[in-house]
Amino acid sequence: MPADPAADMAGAVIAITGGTGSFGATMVERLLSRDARAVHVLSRDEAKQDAMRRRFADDRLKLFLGDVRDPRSVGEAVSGTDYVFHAAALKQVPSCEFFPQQAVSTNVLGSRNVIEAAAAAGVRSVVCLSTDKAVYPINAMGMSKALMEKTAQAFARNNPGSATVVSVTRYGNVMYSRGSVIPLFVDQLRAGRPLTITEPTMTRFMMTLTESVELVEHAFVHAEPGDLFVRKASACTVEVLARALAKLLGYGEPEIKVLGPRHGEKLHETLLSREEMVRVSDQGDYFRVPLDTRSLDYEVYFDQGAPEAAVVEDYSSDNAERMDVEQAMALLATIPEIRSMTERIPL
Ligand SMILES: O=c1ccn([C@@H]2O[C@H](COP(=O)(O)OP(=O)(O)O[C@H]3O[C@H](CO)[C@H](O)[C@H](O)[C@H]3O)[C@@H](O)[C@H]2O)c(=O)[nH]1
Repeated sequence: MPADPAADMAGAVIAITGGTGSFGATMVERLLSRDARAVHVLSRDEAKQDAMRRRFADDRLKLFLGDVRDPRSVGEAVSGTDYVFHAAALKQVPSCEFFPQQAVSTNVLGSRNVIEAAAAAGVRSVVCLSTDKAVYPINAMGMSKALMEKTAQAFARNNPGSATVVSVTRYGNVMYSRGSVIPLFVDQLRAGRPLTITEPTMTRFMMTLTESVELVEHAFVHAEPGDLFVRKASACTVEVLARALAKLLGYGEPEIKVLGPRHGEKLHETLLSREEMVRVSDQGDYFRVPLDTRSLDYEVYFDQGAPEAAVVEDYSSDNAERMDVEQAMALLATIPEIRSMTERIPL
């Protein structure tokens, strides 16, 4: 695989499923600026596609209306591409909780469609985007993403001769993503309302959109079949996040209203389980977990086990590097939407 994503994107044709979302739009911009030959975007929303067409006004951007649930539309979008970034997903925890079968259709079966279509089209590399909620999952969104990961890994295990490298990346919370807590807090501050906090001690890994795009590029450059990558990230409590944001935007000490956790929410998230941490390799800003290539040989499985797993800890938002208010302010200040809100933010 190439050592430099920019070099390899030049002249390449790339498909992005779910390509009209925040990740997709950021990735499209990067790919076009790196002289991609074409970028195929597969998504369901024609209005967002139209907005994207106007925004980029670039003939190299090809928009495919369709759904990962529909193998034919996936086949058309990945045909003739070199790389696929699979970002299409149902990712809201509450909606998946109430409609779990919809999460299975998109996140599990849709992912299988993407991987199979990519392999059939001779695509060189498919990177599937997952989430920390897939580790020890307690909600339907996380469970369906865990099965997506298994689907990707099973493809790599069962097709050792395939020309298509399938890998997985896992994110923490992407800051300022649509529908997430930071834009909600901003709205509440502006409206003079109290900040609604579910549980003050709840922690989350915090990543910027740029970091999440870089993680996918890292996977694309370094992946062996079935690899899983995470980016090392800092975590903080929601109370710290709320206080940091209020201070940064000049609101001082905010009024806080505690709501209690929502359906399917964990107190802390885990980016890598202790079973994965046993096998992890440290790649600087990233961790790589190689595919577990053991076969269905129960005797070996039983005899060998993984005794080290008992002494290694999960990589969780509870035991990761924890930001205080000042550190959270510094990270928040790197987000373009927040920077544009006040000139008083230090760069
Ligand atoms: O009014 C609110 C809403 C949320 N929170 C808290 O803020 C944190 C972040 O909440 P978000 O809704 O922003 O994010 P989630 O952790 O629920 O999940 C998000 O991050 C995931 C990755 O872990 C997925 O990307 C998912 O799609 C996305 O919604 C949580 O501890 C949540 O309890 C509050 O305190 N008050």
